[in-house]
Amino acid sequence: MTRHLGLPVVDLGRLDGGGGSTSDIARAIRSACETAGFFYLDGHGVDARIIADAFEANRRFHALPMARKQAVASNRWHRGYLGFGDAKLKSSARYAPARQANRLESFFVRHEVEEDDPDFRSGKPLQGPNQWPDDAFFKEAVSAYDKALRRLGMRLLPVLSLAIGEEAGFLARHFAPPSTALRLNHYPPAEPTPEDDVFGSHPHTDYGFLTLLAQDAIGGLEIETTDGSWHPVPCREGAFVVNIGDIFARWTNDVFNSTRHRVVTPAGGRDRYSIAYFFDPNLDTFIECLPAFQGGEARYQPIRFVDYFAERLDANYSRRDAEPDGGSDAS
Ligand SMILES: O=C(O)CCC(=O)C(=O)O
Ligand SMILES: [Fe+2]
Repeated sequence: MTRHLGLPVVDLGRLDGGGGSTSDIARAIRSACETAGFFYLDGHGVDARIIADAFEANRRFHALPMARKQAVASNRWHRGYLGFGDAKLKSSARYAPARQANRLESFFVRHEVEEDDPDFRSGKPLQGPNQWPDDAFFKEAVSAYDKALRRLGMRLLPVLSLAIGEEAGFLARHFAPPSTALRLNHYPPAEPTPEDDVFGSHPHTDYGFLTLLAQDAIGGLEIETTDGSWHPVPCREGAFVVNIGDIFARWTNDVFNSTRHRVVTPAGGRDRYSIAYFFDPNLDTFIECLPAFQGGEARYQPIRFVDYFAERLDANYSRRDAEPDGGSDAS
């Protein structure tokens, strides 16, 4: 029997005349990141209507006939539809490869890159156009969600800067602009007699900086504690589940935990929907162990975010057509 951990709750609303100071909130975030690596975010200011519409768009898209979804199949900039079986964890430095593909389908929207952008013209990885299904409501709802979550990510930067012991403006220079990925996930119900090693999403850590997750009430997300046991992260009404990814952990010399998590396939014949928003640094930024965390020595070499990211995508994921894909934890 898994036990619900009772993750810390951080209330950003306390900053808006709610009697909290930025440094109180930074302390709470630091403590959460040094332990669970996950917390619930309340008082985030994202309108409930925007979240509900994005879930409606998620359901509507995944209910389309497969041919219409395949018409916007993930392009080489990792934007678009990733079908069942397209995201199989191939290998990982830290964990055994998965034997079965993840039982989910997703739609990815990343930061907008116009076709006249010099990055696009020069063929830089991940810098290309989004694709949209032929549905005006979908584009409007998903764009509104993307914009709101990007704003929230930017709003968190001063408090996260304080949480890593830097001045409030420190992180902003690494996010000018950020790279982002919005992933609409659909997990179909479990088979009556599932095979071994089948998950909605296999145990993984997220690649990037910060993940902000909205989930429905079905449940299935679980996180691993240091003793190797798994614990559910139930839906908390109105809150985002926030976790830090590998690049944030790397910045802190692994003082902050990028915690392994997974999604078990939904029981009871029900479908599960979630929306993950991966909020990551600018592709050109250098990630190098922060002085405050160097202690003995830095565990990782400095790396340009785009190089790190492209390497993670290429090393860890395969698609049926052998092109690297957006992967379960790709952000
Ligand atoms: O759907 C979820 O609850 C989690 C998804 C996830 O871990 C991911 O997309 O990286
Ligand atoms: Fe994840």
